[in-house]
Amino acid sequence: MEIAKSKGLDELLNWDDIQNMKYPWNVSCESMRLLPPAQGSYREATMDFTFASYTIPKGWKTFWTVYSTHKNPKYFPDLEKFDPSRFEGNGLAPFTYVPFGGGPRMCPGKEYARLEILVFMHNQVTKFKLEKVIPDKKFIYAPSPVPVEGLLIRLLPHN
Ligand code: HEM
Repeated sequence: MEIAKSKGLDELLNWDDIQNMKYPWNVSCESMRLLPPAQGSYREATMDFTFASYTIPKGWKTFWTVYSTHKNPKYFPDLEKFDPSRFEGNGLAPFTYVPFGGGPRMCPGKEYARLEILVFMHNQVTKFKLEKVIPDKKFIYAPSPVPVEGLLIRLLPHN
């Protein structure tokens, strides 16, 4: 809300505002940790290797998953808890948090997505109060997360 308070009514966000939106981005990161929009991607093994007692021969196609990487209790204690403070400080160990993938084929749209998410969040929270119509929402994966009964919300103007 720091940014919201510093802006006049209908004043547009600028690049510095986006860079200063640390807490909203931590909230987005924690949302993408628990409900990753993309489920993973394929890689080809460039050498034989062993992972979790399975030997993967060179040349095999593998699918790495975002969801299971984000549910590692070693890096995310109390892992089902929604806790944006996990993203404060100096950042997480490499390849422990991968909603946009990692390495040379990492999502090239990451910064654009960050911009879109933060601008959308800013306009939503400054203009409306949100209420979930269905409080205990369930999601299925098909393959991205989809709310089972749709995403019904009430938008109420701030007084
Ligand atoms: C929240 C939004 C988004 C998420 C979570 C997401 C996630 C991902 C993931 C996990 C990958 C695979 C990366 C890898 O293999 O290491 C990927 C690839 C890709 N994404 Fe995104 N993405 C998002 C938005 C976007 C946007 C907005 C664009 C374009 C404007 C975009 C364009 C691409 C492209 C072109 C690739 C393929 C890159 C390659 O194979 O070299 N994505 N994305």
